Amino acid sequence: MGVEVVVEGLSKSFGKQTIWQDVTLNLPPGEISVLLGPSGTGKSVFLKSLVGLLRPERGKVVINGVDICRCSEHKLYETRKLFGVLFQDGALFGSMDLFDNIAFPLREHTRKTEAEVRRIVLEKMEMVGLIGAEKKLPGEISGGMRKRAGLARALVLDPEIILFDEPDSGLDPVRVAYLNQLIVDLNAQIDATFLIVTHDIGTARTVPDNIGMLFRRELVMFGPREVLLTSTEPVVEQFLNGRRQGPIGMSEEKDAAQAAAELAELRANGGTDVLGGPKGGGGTGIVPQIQPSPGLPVRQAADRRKQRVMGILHTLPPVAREAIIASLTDEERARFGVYAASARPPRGTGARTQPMAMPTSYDSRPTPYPRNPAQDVQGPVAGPGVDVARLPESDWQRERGDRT
Ligand SMILES: Nc1ncnc2c1ncn2[C@@H]1O[C@H](COP(=O)(O)OP(=O)(O)OP(=O)(O)O)[C@@H](O)[C@H]1O
Repeated sequence: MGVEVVVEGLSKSFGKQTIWQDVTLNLPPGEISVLLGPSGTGKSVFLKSLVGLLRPERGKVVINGVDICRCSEHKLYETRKLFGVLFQDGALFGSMDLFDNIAFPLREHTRKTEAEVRRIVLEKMEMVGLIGAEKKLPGEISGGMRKRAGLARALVLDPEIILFDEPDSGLDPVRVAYLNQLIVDLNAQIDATFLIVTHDIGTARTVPDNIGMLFRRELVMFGPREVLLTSTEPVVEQFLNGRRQGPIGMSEEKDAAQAAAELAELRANGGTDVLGGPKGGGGTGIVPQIQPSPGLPVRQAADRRKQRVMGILHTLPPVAREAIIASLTDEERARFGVYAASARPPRGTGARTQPMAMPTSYDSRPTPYPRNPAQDVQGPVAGPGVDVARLPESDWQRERGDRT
């Protein structure tokens, strides 16, 4: 199983330029997480900080008990071996064929025999559908094949954490769909922890278990996918819908009054923007998550995630809670003792007679942006191994009778 990555209070600057500050999140072991954010908000800097290529000034990145921001070079070197990284362009050596490119980390970092190297390289090439292309040079193949070759190379040292920097960049929508299926299939096969940086909303809506977003030098939110996909936070809605109207401007951010006026006009027009052009098919709301291809094992992370998310359900906004409960089978609802607002416990299942109390109505006003951090719901069940969704929009308070 992949390892957990714990990020606490992380801040990174270059000279006087603060890239982001006080970023706190957990990448749960084996789960797939996506990090969104407008261009220039420091997503690549974040990936480089996780793998120890950049050292943030404040905060921690803890992996297997090692804080890689403060550890010795030797510990950092050892911890880096847990990572596989798929860089945007695949980062292949142009003069080497695909076999040698993929074999490179094995020859550099292990003492494996050439026979072992060959076995491993061919196994990984098969996993990404590149068998037969061993002798091709990177310049002779398509962008999609280069990505898959980069992925095979990221896999050869059997990483426990894989970072993907815009895996969809430069690919057509069909190739993105194939790559997304490949990512889910790999996760089912190796159960490593995945973090994907992407601008592709279709990817963000269908691939991950968790989604986070960077904006204005902070992490706007991070948590189960249902939270961000149902969020009414203006910056999140604008991003998911690929709209011009909202806090995100041409270069980075807009004047708050202008953003508010645009949003008011948008709402007055029924909330649609005919000129919107979301990359990868945008929109809010929850769509089904991509499942592993037939014949592959079920994702072990999916079951672990279910347990984890049910443990923090009471900290989530009502819309996200409803969506999570609606995604459960009757059996799972009985097991967890929860029912959607409209559902009743199935008769004769022996289900608990005291279902989790669900508020029947709530105030769905979006929080003005920038948000007031005091409004965040910090999960009352926070603790080791328990993720906490940061929820800018929730006015919801736990009610008497809610289970913890
Ligand atoms: N080594 C560096 N030295 C100085 N500034 C840097 C360095 N690396 C990144 N930056 C700055 O950090 C900011 C964030 O860059 P980054 O590439 O992480 O953004 P991003 O969110 O990944 O953008 P995009 O979505 O366009 O790829 C940019 O202003 C960039 O110029």
